[in-house]
Amino acid sequence: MPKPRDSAGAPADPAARPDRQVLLDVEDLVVEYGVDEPVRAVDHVSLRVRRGEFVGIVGESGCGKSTLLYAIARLLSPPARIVSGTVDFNGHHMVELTEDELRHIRWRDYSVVMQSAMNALNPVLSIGAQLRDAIAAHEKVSAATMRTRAEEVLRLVGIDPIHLSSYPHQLSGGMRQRAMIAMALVFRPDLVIMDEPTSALDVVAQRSLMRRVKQLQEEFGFAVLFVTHDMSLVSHYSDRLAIMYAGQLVELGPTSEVFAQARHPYSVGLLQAFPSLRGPRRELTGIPGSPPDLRHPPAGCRFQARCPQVMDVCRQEPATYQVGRAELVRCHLYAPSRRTPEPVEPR
Ligand SMILES: Nc1ncnc2c1ncn2[C@@H]1O[C@H](COP(=O)(O)OP(=O)(O)OP(=O)(O)O)[C@@H](O)[C@H]1O
Repeated sequence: MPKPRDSAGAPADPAARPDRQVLLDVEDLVVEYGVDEPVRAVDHVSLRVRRGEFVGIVGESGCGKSTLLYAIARLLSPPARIVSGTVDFNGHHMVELTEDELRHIRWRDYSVVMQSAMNALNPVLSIGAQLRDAIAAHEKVSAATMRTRAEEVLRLVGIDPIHLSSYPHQLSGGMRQRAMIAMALVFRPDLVIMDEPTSALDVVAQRSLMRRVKQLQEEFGFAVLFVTHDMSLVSHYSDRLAIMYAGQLVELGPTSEVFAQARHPYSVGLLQAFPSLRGPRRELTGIPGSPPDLRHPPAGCRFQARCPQVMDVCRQEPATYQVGRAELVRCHLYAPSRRTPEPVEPR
């Protein structure tokens, strides 16, 4: 398994961060699509992100990762709706904010980088015009100041300001994603939400973009909430890792801990399905079967039909447990009555 490392090559040390102030507090969030036989895409998810923290969210396609991000950012549109739960971002009760109130804080306090910049950028406006529009929506500044700000922010992401006059189709895929990130950083927000921002890029462009994001994050101190399918990316860049299965969080903990000792049988399977760049060669195994239909999830543990360690008790809903340094593991294997004590780690 790849060993979690930060951009400088040193092992990430998530344990150094719990003292930081909570920036985003998602509590018991439920999101559904539709009303008759609704798809419950996010099912009682609770998650905290601290200031300056990089939190990765992984899980199979359709497990609710994007829905969770978009619910937090209040970018869902019908038939999706937040059924219950709260999202506290920097003192704002996100679920209750009006569109007008959201406009004030979106881009300025938090921003969102989507999967495909080609869909998010306006194809008929130059990059400079789009940056100017974003700035003008929040601040009254002179044209000269606006130009300087736009140049600065493009330089930050490694794009020559000459491209202020370029249109999205004139840039490479990597440059377009960088331009989106530039836009997301114009106001130095506290939180940048990213939905697979590098999935359309080749591996070299992916790495170089992620390295830059991490450097900027360390320089400006914003937090990142990041969805990806790429376990190697999260192993390199995230401080904590949330693993979702069928709309629920099944494991949450420091990335180093999850990679070193995944607890939930689904997390174990997910990690075994990815090749390790540094560790010894080993056979890759997938997870047989497929996730349940979120219209009719099974009673009890949602992973029971695919779980190699399934027990009778799995027909009942598992509680969540704190195990070692993992904050949350949703699995009967870790019920105190079943658990063998973990060795105490030396401090
Ligand atoms: N507009 C919609 N109407 C009904 N169901 C939807 C809609 N959009 C998403 N869903 C369902 O919600 C669930 C979660 O979808 P979501 O896109 O959040 O998953 P994901 O984990 O981000 O997947 P991926 O990794 O493929 O992007 C899926 O079962 C999906 O089929």
